[in-house]
Amino acid sequence: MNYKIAPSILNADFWNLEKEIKAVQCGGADFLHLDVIDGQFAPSISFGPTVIESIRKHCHLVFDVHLMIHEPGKYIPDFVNAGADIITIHAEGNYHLHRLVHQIKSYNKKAGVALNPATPISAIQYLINDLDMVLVMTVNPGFGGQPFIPNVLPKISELKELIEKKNAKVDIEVDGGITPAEAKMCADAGANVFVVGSYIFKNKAFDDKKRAVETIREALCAI
Ligand SMILES: O=C(CO)[C@H](O)[C@H](O)COP(=O)(O)O
Repeated sequence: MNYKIAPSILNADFWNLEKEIKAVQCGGADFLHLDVIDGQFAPSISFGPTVIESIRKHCHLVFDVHLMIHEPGKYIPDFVNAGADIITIHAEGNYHLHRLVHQIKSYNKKAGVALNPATPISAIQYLINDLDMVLVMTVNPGFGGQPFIPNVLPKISELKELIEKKNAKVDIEVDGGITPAEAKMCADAGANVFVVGSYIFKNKAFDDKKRAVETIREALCAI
């Protein structure tokens, strides 16, 4: 299985962002996960397209932009111009999900839909063949460093079944509270993309963030 590791910079040291991102690149990260939060859709404020554009000039990773914002459709062109490769919007927003997914695809970008822990798979049942990725939230959105919610695991297996049944080509990304142990559990359930924040960026066990990424890869390689 071709597993992808997506470090989330939400809990990185922004003073040392260049060093932090270079370390995860060296550790073999595949994606850079960029959490955009507006204080309305989810209860914190992170960063926007100008920060992403600055990083884009220096980083070759796939930019995986997770929009936890009100009215994401207004800002999709800004994130496209900032250098996003994948844009994920939430299923729970008050908008036409199908329309926005196709808006993202109209820019030749990959489109993802995220599901909060309490949102069922049925929310994307009739959209699955239009998607490139489904992001299964394993914490409630808004903050890094929250504990993994194990009750979400059956949802990953259910999603995998739906993808196979509909003959769709869709990545299953998990996000929230991921350490090597949770990455393994999620991979066993069917996930193939792993967002990892605090385990990499707020972990006293690792002086070198590169090594933290490697330990996630080692856990996945042992499956
Ligand atoms: O989407 C998010 C929060 O809304 C973060 O990506 C997620 O929580 C990752 O951080 P951690 O690994 O620390 O849980």
